[in-house]
Amino acid sequence: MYRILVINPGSTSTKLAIFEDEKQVASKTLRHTPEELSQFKRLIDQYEFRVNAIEDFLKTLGFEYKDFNAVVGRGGLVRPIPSGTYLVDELMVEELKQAKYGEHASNLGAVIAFEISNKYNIPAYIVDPVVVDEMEKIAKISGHPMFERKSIFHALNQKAVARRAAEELGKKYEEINLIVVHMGGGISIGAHRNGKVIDVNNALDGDGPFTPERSGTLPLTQLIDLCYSGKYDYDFIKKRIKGKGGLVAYLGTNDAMKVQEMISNGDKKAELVYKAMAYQIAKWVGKMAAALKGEVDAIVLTGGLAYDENYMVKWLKEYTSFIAKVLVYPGGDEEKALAMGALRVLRGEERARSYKEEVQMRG
Ligand SMILES: Nc1ncnc2c1ncn2[C@@H]1O[C@H](COP(=O)(O)OP(=O)(O)O)[C@@H](O)[C@H]1O
Ligand SMILES: CCCC(=O)OP(=O)(O)O
Repeated sequence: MYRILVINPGSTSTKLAIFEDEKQVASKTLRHTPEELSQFKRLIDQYEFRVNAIEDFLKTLGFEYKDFNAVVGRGGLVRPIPSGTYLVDELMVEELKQAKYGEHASNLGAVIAFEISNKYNIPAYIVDPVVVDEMEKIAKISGHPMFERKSIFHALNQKAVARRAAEELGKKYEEINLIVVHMGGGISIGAHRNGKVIDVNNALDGDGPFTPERSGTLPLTQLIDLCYSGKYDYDFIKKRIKGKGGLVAYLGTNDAMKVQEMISNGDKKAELVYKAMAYQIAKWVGKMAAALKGEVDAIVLTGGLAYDENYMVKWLKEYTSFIAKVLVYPGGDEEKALAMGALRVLRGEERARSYKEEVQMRG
């Protein structure tokens, strides 16, 4: 039996799980408020805060790090790489610590896993990091050659639930077309054509709908004027786009459950803003339907917001079910996908990819 520790840091949560082979024997989701996280200037400053959460979780269950055969973390903003399980190495950790390719909570997955791996001599992996890139060339064209659209999204969960949907439809993932909508702290809408994500919004970079804590696409000239107004510095503006945008900016919370409560209590502004989020998500589903030339087997709703049947799921069905049937997988399969990626390697069913080799090969 292989025992695996799963570490999944998200922008609004830390999700932890323990697997014994295929079986999840324990799990915990810690939710983080914007106030709690705003004490940390840089993402890497959250290291101890997130490690303490892991150690409390293990202590409560009577486990120690040495009881595990592997540790697997959610993979963050490394260089664009193909889908798969990667052994965490020094190059990857150095790049993540320096935030060379950007800052996101998922960067901490590999950094924490590597530290545990070194101390306790167990392998550390990441699976399908947020930079998995299968985008078609045409989708990368932005509108000006100085800019390129990038594939940064919830690759791990998008791939995992897409396979689950294929199974439910009685087909292979490689045979069907899906639009997967992951709705967490960030939101990504991916067009999956025959097993590849050929187009997706950049969930981190002002590209897409607004989210619980991000602005999504903003009116460009207004943004430029604000940047040059002399009133705000770089960090302030960046924070309006990621961290203090979206629901946080309009309603003061990143917690959709609180927003639902506000709506039930008759708060009309909360209803308008939350519905506008659904409206923007639905319009992105429409874009991806066009990318798939209307050949869509199903739309899949997933992530934390997909638990909200009363508002979000209901509204999205109203706006998009003319395109294809809508399947709903609340939360998602991230922890399981991470554990299974590590398990396949531990069992020798798959070889872990080397990040260093991948980087050398791609130049
Ligand atoms: N049961 C639920 N009902 C409605 N919204 C939920 C529920 N659980 C989580 N959410 C919302 O989902 C969002 C977080 O999604 P999640 O995928 O867990 O986040 P992260 O991106 O941090 O991994 C938050 O706005 C949270 O309030
Ligand atoms: C980096 C894209 C993935 C993302 O936005 O994840 P969260 O929803 O956990 O912030």
